[in-house]
Amino acid sequence: MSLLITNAMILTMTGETVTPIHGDLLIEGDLITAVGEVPAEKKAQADEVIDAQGMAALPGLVNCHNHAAMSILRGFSEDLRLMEWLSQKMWPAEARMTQEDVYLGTLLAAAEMIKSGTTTFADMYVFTDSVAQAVIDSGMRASLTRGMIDAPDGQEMRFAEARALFEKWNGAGDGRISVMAGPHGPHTCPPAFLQEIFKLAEEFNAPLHIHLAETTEEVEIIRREYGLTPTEYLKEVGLFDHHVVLAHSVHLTAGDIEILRSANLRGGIAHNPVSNLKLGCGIAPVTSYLQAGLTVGIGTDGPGSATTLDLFEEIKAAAWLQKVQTFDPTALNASQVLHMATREGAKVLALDSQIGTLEAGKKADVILVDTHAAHLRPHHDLTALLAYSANGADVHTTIVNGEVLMKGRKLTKLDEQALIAEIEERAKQITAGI
Ligand SMILES: N[C@@H](CCSC[C@H]1O[C@@H](n2cnc3c(=O)[nH]cnc32)[C@H](O)[C@@H]1O)C(=O)O
Ligand SMILES: [Zn+2]
Repeated sequence: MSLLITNAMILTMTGETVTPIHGDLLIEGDLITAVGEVPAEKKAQADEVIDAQGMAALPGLVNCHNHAAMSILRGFSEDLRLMEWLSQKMWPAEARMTQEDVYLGTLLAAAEMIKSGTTTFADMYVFTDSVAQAVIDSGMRASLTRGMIDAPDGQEMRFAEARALFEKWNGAGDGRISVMAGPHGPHTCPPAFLQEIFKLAEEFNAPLHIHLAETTEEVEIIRREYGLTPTEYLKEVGLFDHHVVLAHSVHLTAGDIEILRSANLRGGIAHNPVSNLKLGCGIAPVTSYLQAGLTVGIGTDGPGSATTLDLFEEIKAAAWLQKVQTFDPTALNASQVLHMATREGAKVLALDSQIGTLEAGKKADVILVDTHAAHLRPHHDLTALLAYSANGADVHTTIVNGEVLMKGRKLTKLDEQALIAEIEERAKQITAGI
């Protein structure tokens, strides 16, 4: 199967800055095989053609941190502190969730992500067979973890599920699924427990994905327990010898940043600006991370804390936060923030050899953003329009691994309305009385 996209304004996201080019893009099978100029005979042979006149073609957006199935809990509990929100609301509700709920919740999130231009997401959750099955059925690409906390109800089940995720699903869906080890966070994972998880990661030669320094409460808990910052604690136990995704990283000191810099950190930070804003967590010093040479991608966090999975909202929030934090409107410019949502995110997830840019040889994860609407005119600066004026609903077409998952805003694989009807029913039962 070959798919030709013609007349697009193409943002390859390959350079230092973004320079849109006008031209065509060819997809053959699951790969991009030509960008800009497509040979005439290949054009003539294309099985399917999409006329992208007035549309921008970008690499599919990469969501570096999610708990997708929590879409079933969206809006259930609002305006609480993180620790209270988790322990009194989310965890009791999650205890009632079944495999089927996690499957449906992840599919609902997938529908939302596909419709807003996200093609890859990194997830941390439970019932990971169901998460993986939803990834397969949705057509998306994902980096999955079984979230691990050291709870009194024992660790065997958790390790068994994490191991099964690696054995059953790593590389599944024609390589669309990759698996990481997922220690939940410094305050939920004591040293011996973390070291067991490192062994699992080493056994499968896999990266890790963890929450880090999300709140001042977490920093205080780790200081009381170990006399260290969360970053110092994770260094002591040896986390930074691995490729690691550090979600949040809001409260890092200059010393913490130096730890990550001098560790030549593989992986990087998953910045979740909207979740941090909404939960009142603080502003992650992204500008300092970039100055230290760290790689920073963008995530949403779960739909419980972020409220939507629209990465275009996160792109804006990320830029605004750095500008206001540094009192400098030149901080985190449009080109930088779009790179964070694409190429840099792919690096954070160790997927940059496959995705993150539009280049021949990369997997065909491509989105078309329709720029005909009033809020995306005139075209003085397409990069700035996409970063600062566009939103998820402007995405016209979403392609993953060469397969069209949405065209003209219609999902091709998922029945959005049927899904919504099922979810409404279950959501009421899960949350009743909590
Ligand atoms: N609770 C699971 C393990 C963790 S999975 C991932 C967890 O992250 C939780 N979570 C969601 N949003 C956040 C956040 O913003 N910070 C920290 N944890 C979160 C979510 O409630 C979920 O329980 C167990 O019993 O084994
Ligand atoms: Zn999270």
